[in-house]
Amino acid sequence: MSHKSPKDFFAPLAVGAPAPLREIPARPSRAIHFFDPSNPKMVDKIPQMVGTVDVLLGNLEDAVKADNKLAAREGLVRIAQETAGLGGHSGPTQLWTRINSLDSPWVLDDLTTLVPAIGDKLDVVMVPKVQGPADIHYVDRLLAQLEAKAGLTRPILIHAILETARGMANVEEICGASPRMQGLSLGPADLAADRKMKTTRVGGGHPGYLVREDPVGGDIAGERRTFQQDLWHYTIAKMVDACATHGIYPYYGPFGDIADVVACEDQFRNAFLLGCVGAWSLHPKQIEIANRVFSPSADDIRHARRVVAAMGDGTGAVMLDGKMEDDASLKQCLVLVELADELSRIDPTLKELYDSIEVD
Ligand SMILES: CC(C)(COP(=O)(O)OP(=O)(O)OC[C@H]1O[C@@H](n2cnc3c(N)ncnc32)[C@H](O)[C@@H]1OP(=O)(O)O)[C@@H](O)C(=O)NCCC(=O)NCCSC(=O)C[C@H](O)C(=O)O
Ligand SMILES: [Mg+2]
Repeated sequence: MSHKSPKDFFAPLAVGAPAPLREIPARPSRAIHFFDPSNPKMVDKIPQMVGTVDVLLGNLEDAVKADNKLAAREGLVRIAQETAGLGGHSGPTQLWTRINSLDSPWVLDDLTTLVPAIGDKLDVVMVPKVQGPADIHYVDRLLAQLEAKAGLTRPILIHAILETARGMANVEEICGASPRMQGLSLGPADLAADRKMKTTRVGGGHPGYLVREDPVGGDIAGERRTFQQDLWHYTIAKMVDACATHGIYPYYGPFGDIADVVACEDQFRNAFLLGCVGAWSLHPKQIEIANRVFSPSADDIRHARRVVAAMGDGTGAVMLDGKMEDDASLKQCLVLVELADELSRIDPTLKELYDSIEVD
């Protein structure tokens, strides 16, 4: 049973806080690029990345050394204040942060520092290791209090990382815990540890997770092909369903084998095909992969537009290239066409590509 009536859901949680959004804006976020705001070499590259990546995320949690937590937080404030075109709910590149986990000694200072200083720039706060709706309720109320105090006019959204077994069990409630909920990411490394999976990687597959073809002629010692399976299929599909149910956005998380750009692309594409809208980028070279994979190809859009044209008023069934198309395949095509429209609004190269497509 919800602790609120539906009517209360869209009332601000603190006097003077901005009204919650009724719909989460569909802003392209193909790559959420992580950087450590305490790392001078990474910080140097941030201004030139604006406009080339949909989201820049100042990471304060794991991968930032304990001794650098304060420097990271202060570095993020500086970057947000000094970088043109970054954040502010309308710039070409969104500004997100990943705060420290809710049981850490740093998280309260993360939020009480960032919201007054750069709350007008911060689009989304990513919350790690979310266990259930109570974690979201806590951040929701605290953000409302801080937004009211800072006089913000637009609510900061919340993104939860699914990286505990309990978080997975509560995924539906997490998605519906607040109108601030923007989306979910898979956190495969922490989730694997929490589930006691026997892997040692940050995302991606494993050669031991396979199926083997049946013996030919009953000869179990004979040559038998094996097929590597996707360790994350169930988890991503469950996340996608929960997000779609609640009108928020699912993302694949990190792919830690930076050198293996081929497997990274495969993992991102699986997530794209299953319904995710983006993935994390840990290294500059992963941005291009995510931008490409999470943008529909020209062939996809050509086909989708042909189906839209052939379906006329959208009802009934038609044959196109020997295949049956109907209301349901039309709806799939519209997902792609709408995504192409959204991307065209922020990416001139894609706009040119999609505008150049001729439909016979
Ligand atoms: C992975 C890295 C440690 C690799 O760094 P490095 O060895 O320095 O790589 P390169 O020498 O190839 O770097 C070339 C130059 O690019 C700069 N660089 C590297 N990464 C970034 C970046 N993310 N943003 C901006 N610039 C970057 C280097 O400084 C080099 O600069 P220069 O020397 O001037 O040419 C490193 O990429 C890294 O730390 N990445 C981020 C890692 C991270 O954020 N991890 C946390 C997210 S994953 C996670 O938390 C798990 C998840 O929660 C789960 O549970 O699954
Ligand atoms: Mg993690």
